[in-house]
Amino acid sequence: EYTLDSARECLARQEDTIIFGLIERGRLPFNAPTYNYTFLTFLLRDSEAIQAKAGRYTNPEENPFFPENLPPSVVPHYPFSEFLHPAAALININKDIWKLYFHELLPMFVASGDDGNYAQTAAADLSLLQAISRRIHYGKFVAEAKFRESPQCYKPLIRAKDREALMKLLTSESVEKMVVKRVKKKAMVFGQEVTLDRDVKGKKYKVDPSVVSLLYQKWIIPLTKIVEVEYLLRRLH
Ligand SMILES: O=C(O)C(=O)C[C@]1(C(=O)O)C=C[C@@H](O)C=C1
Repeated sequence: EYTLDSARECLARQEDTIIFGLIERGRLPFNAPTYNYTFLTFLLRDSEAIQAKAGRYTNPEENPFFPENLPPSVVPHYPFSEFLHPAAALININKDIWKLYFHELLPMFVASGDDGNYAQTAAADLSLLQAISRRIHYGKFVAEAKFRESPQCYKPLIRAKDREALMKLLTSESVEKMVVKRVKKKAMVFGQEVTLDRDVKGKKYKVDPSVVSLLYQKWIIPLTKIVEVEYLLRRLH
């Protein structure tokens, strides 16, 4: 059901969600009171708890930011694909994603200021964080597809626990370059002002296309690759 091609298509599709998430969060100013630790964690933890009850985390593509004490799902069991090795469930790098998001990413694309919309700000942060997290943890599926395509190449490196060699084997620089170019182009297309006039005035994008390509180049792709390596290291257990 999953192949490397279908996994890559899914990664491309997720770019749309991330770019629109950036546009939505970028509409709002920084809104510093949102980042009072107690307020933010209460809002995000409780939002996740509600979504957990509604079954969000029974889907192996989803990884919570606050996995401790999440309530069980109350919706009917759905037989999600068992494509991944069970050890995939042990991999969750959301703590790193959280830090990166608040300390590095937000200041890069959000204007200073306060308009009082703290709940809307936190909601925009949560859905963007979830989109970024889903993309990065999708590395598990990409890694599994790669492993199934050539187990004979991966097995000896996994047995030797050779992270560096695994990283090298799973890397395709040409694909990475293409992804970075594509997200920049998408940011230009999705972020333009659409009017009924023939010529679109000015060239001001809703999210800076170079912030999007930098986000992918510096964080999203490298973290996806870390998830891939972590997954592969557990693949033979
Ligand atoms: O498409 C792949 O092969 C992936 O592993 C995904 C990805 C990415 O994060 O976009 C990561 C590593 C590769 O070097 C290329 C691209």
